Amino acid sequence: MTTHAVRLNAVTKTYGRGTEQVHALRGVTVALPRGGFTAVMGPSGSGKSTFLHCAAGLDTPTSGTVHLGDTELSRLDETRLTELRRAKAGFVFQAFNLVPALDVTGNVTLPLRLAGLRPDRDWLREVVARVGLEDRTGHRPAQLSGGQQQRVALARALVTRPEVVFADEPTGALDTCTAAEVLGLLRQAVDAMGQTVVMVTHDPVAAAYADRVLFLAGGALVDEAWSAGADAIGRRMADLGGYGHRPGTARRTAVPGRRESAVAGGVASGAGAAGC
Ligand SMILES: Nc1ncnc2c1ncn2[C@@H]1O[C@H](COP(=O)(O)OP(=O)(O)OP(=O)(O)O)[C@@H](O)[C@H]1O
Repeated sequence: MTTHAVRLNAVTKTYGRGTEQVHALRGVTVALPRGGFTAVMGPSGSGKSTFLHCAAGLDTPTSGTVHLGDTELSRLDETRLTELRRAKAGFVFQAFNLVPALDVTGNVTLPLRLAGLRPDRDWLREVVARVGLEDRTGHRPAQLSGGQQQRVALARALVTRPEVVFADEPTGALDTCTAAEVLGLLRQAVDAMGQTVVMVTHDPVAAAYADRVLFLAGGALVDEAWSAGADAIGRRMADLGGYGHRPGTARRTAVPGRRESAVAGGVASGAGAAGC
């Protein structure tokens, strides 16, 4: 069995034709080990979402190959691809994407029911407790705060024990402290549960929660950083033309010493350490 959760080999993605043609990805090769937390950064239009969508089997590369675990995605027809995504990928989006008519339990167990599987009650209880929602299971999304809704989305992503959780700007709609809580939970999913997480973000502070940051520019993978702090990530982004960087002011999301929040493990501990 491969030790990589995701592998992209020479992946290109071209949209449109002729003068309208856009090269969203230009020969991206990268392997993401199991149990790692990877952030994907780059200026607007650099190909971050396209990268995430191709890696997750939501979009098909123009050329090159993508493996999710041991399975090469281009070999699958649409039905098998949908089944594979349900089994092997969890998703967390900026806009939460919960079903308004379902309560917390209904939303969290939805991927299992769509796959025709019965929820394992102990695992469901554990996942809901890990995101701190054990006393909210009967609430509907409209009765929850944004941060709580994103925690439901995270539990929904984790409940199938996926190969990878793909997160696209998961803190983009959250305030600083709530964002820190959600990032602490993603970190905890990696450290305590061995989950693999791939997260697209514009925020250097959010990216600093990851073990590894991939930098895209013009559809190409141009750099990477390991265990980097927010200021170093912000400076690299500024070099790539992402945005201007003033040291210490790029912080939008509160960052508790990220290792402490991860090992302390609770929602409250992460927020507390950040002074939220
Ligand atoms: N469906 C599509 N049709 C045509 N062009 C597209 C499509 N999707 C993306 N693109 C183009 O591909 C390039 C990469 O887009 P992508 O959304 O991956 O970038 P991004 O880095 O996620 O951007 P942002 O940070 O602004 O969300 C952009 O030039 C975009 O306009």
